[in-house]
Amino acid sequence: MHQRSQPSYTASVHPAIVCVDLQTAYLPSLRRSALQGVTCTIQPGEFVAVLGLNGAGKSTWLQSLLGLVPIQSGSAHVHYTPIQAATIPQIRREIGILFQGGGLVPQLTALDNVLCGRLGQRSSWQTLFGFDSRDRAQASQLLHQFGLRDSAHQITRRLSGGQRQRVAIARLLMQSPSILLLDEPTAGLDVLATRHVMELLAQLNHQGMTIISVLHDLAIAQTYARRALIFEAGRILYDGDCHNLAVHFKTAEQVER
Ligand SMILES: Nc1ncnc2c1ncn2[C@@H]1O[C@H](COP(=O)(O)OP(=O)(O)OP(=O)(O)O)[C@@H](O)[C@H]1O
Repeated sequence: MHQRSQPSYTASVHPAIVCVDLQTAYLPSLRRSALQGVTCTIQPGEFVAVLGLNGAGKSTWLQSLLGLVPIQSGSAHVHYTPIQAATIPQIRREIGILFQGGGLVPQLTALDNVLCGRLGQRSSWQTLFGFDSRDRAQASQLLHQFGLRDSAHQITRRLSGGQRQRVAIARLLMQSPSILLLDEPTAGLDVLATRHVMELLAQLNHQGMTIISVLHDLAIAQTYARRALIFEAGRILYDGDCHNLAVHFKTAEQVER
């Protein structure tokens, strides 16, 4: 008997993310949409660098995957689930996002910031008297694993930029996501701190985490990611391996001009 063919996103491996012709609202200031037809499939366990000039639509794309930017047309699925109002709470449990700047509470300790990652999974009465010992043990364990055991009780404001980014990543892991989206996780970090953060992401990726990170440094993208998406004016101009990124990036610059 003839079987109906399955949509492409059900092929062999179960994809983490599928976007088909994704478009956001028209912006009069841009005289176009911020996203103008983004199509791509990300498989579980991939490490993808998202590249492009300022204003190319990278952050808008990441935010659209969490329902933070309304999708006007096209579709986006996370592990088969379509991104729409009713599914957003479920999708936000699957995806951890690190916004530009990290978004930590500066006056809280590193440990308390990491514990904040649990807030979405606990009711307010459950956290009224503090987090339970299992949550605290997991947060401490993550800080230990990320080389921050001695900084657990430090006020976050007093930590270095690289330490703060590692705390922010530990906080994301408290929600047990399967996909991490990171918007410029190494912005403002020196060479050593950049390496610490990127190696931490590589380690998580080796453990099976899907990593999608906006990066501005092509050499870093080439070192850590296996695939690159180069955005230009709300579209993906290049989707492929990380060889010759400078050449592909130059093409994006020429299109921009
Ligand atoms: N809420 C908004 N209202 C109006 N314009 C917006 C809004 N959000 C984004 N834009 C515009 O959409 C375009 C894409 O922005 P986006 O922040 O996604 O770019 P980006 O590639 O992440 O840039 P950067 O590298 O500077 O972070 C920009 O021109 C931006 O000004």
